[in-house]
Amino acid sequence: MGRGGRGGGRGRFRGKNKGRGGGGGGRDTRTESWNDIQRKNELFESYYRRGGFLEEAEFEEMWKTLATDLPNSFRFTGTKSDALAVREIFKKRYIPAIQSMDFEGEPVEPPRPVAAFPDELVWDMKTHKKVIRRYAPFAEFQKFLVAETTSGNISRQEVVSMIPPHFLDVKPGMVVLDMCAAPGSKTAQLAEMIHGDEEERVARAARDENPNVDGEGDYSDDGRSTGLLIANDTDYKRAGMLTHQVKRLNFPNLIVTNHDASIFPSVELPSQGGKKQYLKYDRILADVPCSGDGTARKNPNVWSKWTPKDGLGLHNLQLRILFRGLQMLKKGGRLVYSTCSMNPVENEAVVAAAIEACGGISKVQLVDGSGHLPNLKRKPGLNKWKVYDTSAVPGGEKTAHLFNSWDAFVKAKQNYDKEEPERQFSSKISPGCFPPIEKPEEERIPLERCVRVYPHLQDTGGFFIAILEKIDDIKIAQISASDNTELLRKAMQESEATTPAATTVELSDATEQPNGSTSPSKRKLDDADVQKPEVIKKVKTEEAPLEQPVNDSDSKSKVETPAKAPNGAVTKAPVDEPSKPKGGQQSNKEYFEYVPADDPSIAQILNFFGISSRFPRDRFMVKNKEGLLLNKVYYTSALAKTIINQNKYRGMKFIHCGVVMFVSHKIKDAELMKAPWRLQNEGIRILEPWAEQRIVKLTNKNTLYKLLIEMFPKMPRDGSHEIGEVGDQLKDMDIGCCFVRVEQSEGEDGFPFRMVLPLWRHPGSANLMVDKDDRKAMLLRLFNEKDPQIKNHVAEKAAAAAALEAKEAEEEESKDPAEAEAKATMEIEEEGGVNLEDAMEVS
Ligand SMILES: C[S@@+](CC[C@H](N)C(=O)[O-])C[C@H]1O[C@@H](n2cnc3c(N)ncnc32)[C@H](O)[C@@H]1O
Repeated sequence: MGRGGRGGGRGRFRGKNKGRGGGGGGRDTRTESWNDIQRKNELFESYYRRGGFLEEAEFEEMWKTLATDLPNSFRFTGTKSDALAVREIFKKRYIPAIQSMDFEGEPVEPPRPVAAFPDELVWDMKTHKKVIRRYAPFAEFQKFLVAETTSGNISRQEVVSMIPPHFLDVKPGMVVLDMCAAPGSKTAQLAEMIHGDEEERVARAARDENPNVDGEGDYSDDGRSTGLLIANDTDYKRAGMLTHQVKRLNFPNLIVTNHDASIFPSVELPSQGGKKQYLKYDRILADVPCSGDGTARKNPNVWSKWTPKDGLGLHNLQLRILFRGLQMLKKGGRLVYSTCSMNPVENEAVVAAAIEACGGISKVQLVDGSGHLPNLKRKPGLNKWKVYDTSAVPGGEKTAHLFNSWDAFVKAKQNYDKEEPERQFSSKISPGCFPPIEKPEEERIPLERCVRVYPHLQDTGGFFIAILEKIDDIKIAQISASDNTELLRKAMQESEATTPAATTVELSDATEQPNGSTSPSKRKLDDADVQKPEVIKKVKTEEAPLEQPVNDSDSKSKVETPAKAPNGAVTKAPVDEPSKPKGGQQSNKEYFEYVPADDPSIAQILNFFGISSRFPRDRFMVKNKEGLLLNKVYYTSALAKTIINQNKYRGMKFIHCGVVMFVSHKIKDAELMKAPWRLQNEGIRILEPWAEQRIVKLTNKNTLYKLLIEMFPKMPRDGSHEIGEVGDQLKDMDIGCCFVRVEQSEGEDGFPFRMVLPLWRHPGSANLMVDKDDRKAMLLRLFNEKDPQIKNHVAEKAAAAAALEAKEAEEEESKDPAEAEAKATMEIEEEGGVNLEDAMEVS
């Protein structure tokens, strides 16, 4: 289902599930079958048919495609080598299997790579998601998709939604802002781009080799990306979804914030020479809330609810977000503006109004994006379009109008005010909704450089993308900030004094329907150029949603933007008020406290693993007010730390930052251990290149199988074990955590990519600290094990002990259950030396 504006999604068409999934993905919660949805909406059709967007024959093709189901799509994610390896497994194992299937007597069309994207990393498939989920022959493929999505190797994302990050041209080391980021599918793409080949670079730096082989970025931080990604969303709940999504990326340079993007606070940096400094961005993505009419292939509400007011109502918010983004961009920086709407009022009109508000093309220019994704089929942006509105007399039916220009609208309004004063038009129409007034070529905004992706071009949803480059600083004084109503009043006064009324053609006759039938519709055309009658019946349309002001009264941070829109239009937007954190005014629900660089506990942990002194000690963070090492220790990049520390008391609402690096390991005799902290899957790859101790090399596939299929395989100090070379290396190792290194190797028995896994050496066993879902995903990926039964004899013993205890408790009612539980725990620990907490759950 599509992302909607109400409630903060992309546009106002929303089902119960609010806009999950980038590009409008989301769980389908409709009760009626999608096939039963009437894919018809005359207002919708008449606008796109009459608006002159496509030649007639092509429009028919586009419209036909729009009424068909959207193919499923997904992309392989992560570092390129991992993604390519998982893609190979998918190609070898599942494509031939699907090719040999049939569904309801018809052969199944297998997934195919989407030609617009490089390296066959993006795939789509016509077979409906529901069929794949429910029909047994697809079960194995479905299992693979679910397992790899959970592991983060696959992102199920709509094809068009994957385009904008490719147009942003992000390089490792850049500072990037994703202004409207939830649920985060594009954030994930951007994060991957900022990471680049970071692991390889860091490995080179750790070996004292030059990390900079491509010369593309700033790798002065020992090969690490010095870049930063701030992902923001105004809706608190959706910012939570975003956090959930991006946590899996294990990216220490990522901060999630919760602000209204149109007044996104200026992020303060430490002063230089007594002068305050603010963060400017190399790249900004403004993937703004929109009407979402490009999502009609999967969103029934587009068909049932589309009205021209959707786009008109969002234009202003979109413009304010874009304008704020351009303000925060570095000179020479690039901003991509995108929507999943085909409506020029939300697209070219916003782009043109923002460029004009910034002072024209000498300040901000549109970039020709034809070099990006050269195989993407696209259409140029529009230089001319019409603005569509419906008006109504209270209690009467709606009448559709097409306006060519602001002047035509003002004149028409003037006429109606005289003849039919009770007729109401949208209060949202502003000069910025119309094509820019014609200018000499050297001042003209080349809107044709924008990119339109229509559904029929490559069997996708509809999408709009514009790349803007900031040429020069924007002077705030250049922005007019008058009120829209005032603007309209003035225009009408001027027009009354100087010009005759606009040509108004009233069509009260029956108009021809596409199928040749007639409709008793009455339509008024207020174009300055008289047009052919529009094919439209009187349509009983729903009102635009209740409009809520979008503001951010909580933010006390310095904001450079004026309170009103750059074009002076009203500052309300038809989106729900964002959900707020419950319980108080505190900006951050979380604490972000950095641990001093000389903290003795950190030193003890790092010494235990033999971490090089070149690894930074001052970037560890905890999430409690007191700054204590209680349960989890996080790691962030240097710039993320600077930003958090400089801005956390300035009213900035930080929701997430940091990768979990260590988790405290609670066992009875923890104080006897050298480091009672576990390494975490999340952070292990950041630390591992710098480790000199507690490294175990795994070279045999059977060893990995054994460690995955069995939790706590026995490893007595003086006895035999069944975990091969790993057991041999663990024999003389102290109790505690270690790194298991698996190098990539060729051949049937090789490993498709490099892995580093945390393992805990217990007194009598060894256990990979990998949770059950990840174990299952690895068993499926590496061993094609479809339904692995993971053995956990410790948990089995614990369950048996609990059952026995329950039985005894029943028999002896007087027995204290807490005491019994403690006894059972101790028995197990004494026997296997294993903590029950590990046996049950590994985070
Ligand atoms: C089209 S969705 C973004 C999709 C996202 N970029 C992705 O790829 O997953 C638009 C988002 O804008 C958010 N939003 C709406 N109004 C906003 C505002 N004023 N400031 C920031 N975010 C806003 C919505 O909550 C919604 O999550």
